[in-house]
Amino acid sequence: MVYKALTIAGSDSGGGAGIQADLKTFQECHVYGMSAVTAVTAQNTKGVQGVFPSSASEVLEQLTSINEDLPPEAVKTGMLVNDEIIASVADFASSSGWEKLIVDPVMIAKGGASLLGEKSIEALINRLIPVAYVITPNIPEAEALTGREIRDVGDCRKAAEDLYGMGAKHVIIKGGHQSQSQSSYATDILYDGKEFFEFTSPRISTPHTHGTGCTFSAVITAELAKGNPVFDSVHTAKGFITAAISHSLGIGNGHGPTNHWAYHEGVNL
Ligand SMILES: Nc1ncnc2c1ncn2[C@@H]1O[C@H](COP(=O)(O)OP(=O)(O)O)[C@@H](O)[C@H]1O
Ligand SMILES: Cc1ncc(COP(=O)(O)OP(=O)(O)O)c(N)n1
Repeated sequence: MVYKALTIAGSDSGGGAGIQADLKTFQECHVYGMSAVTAVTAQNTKGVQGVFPSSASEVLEQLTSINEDLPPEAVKTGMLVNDEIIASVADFASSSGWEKLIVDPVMIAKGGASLLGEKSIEALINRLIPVAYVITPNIPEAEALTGREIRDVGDCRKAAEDLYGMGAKHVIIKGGHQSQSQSSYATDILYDGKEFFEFTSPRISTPHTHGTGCTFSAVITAELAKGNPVFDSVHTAKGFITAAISHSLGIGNGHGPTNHWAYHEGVNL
């Protein structure tokens, strides 16, 4: 059986995040990758130099072409740019009956560039989160979506309950933005409406974390496409991203990409 996964996201010309990170990750996880491009960005390890959005109808045409011939087992969203694209993707997901929709609510790149209009946070809450099987915000994204300040793991749990209440069936709050002074660990929280689970790794001191969130959620998408349970998929994603950060490639003059080969090629940690 060939499992297929679709990413609906922006293109990162530098290859570290967005569509490029997702497709490299799907490949590493032995899942056939497909893409619908929501925006082209001119981007490298130093930052985002330009954003050129697709129209909502261009995104819809890509989704229609893919779905009628190559229906995916799992779908992830990344940079969705604006309300129109969010609404189109949410409507398409509902009408197609996509069960495994993984929403990575990308808002701001690590360099500070905006990848989603501020007004579009409401559209994420009202349109996309209610149809999400899994949502994977980082801490600033969870704060923006819930209006809650997150200082520690206890606050993460409360935000996860809020996001579950908005309709997401599973909530993962990623801990990459906890400051080194708060913790020497990077702890991600999973909440399924009943129980909390924590996934912890040592916090790696490196500037090369560009695309960590995209890569992490792409592993979860690929593992779910293969039929694995959510807990196991998050466990694999945590191992994958920890290896990818530990063995980052050291390319570019800014925040470099992670190493998508490290986990499956068995680089010693
Ligand atoms: N410095 C780090 N050391 C170890 N793990 C990290 C580090 N930074 C991020 N991670 C992990 O990478 C994944 C993505 O998290 P995060 O960086 O918060 O996402 P985003 O890229 O969306 O901001 C999470 O599993 C997080 O725990
Ligand atoms: C095109 C595009 N999509 C998403 C991001 C953000 O990716 P993320 O994994 O959150 O990594 P950082 O940008 O935070 O390093 C992006 N930069 N570009």
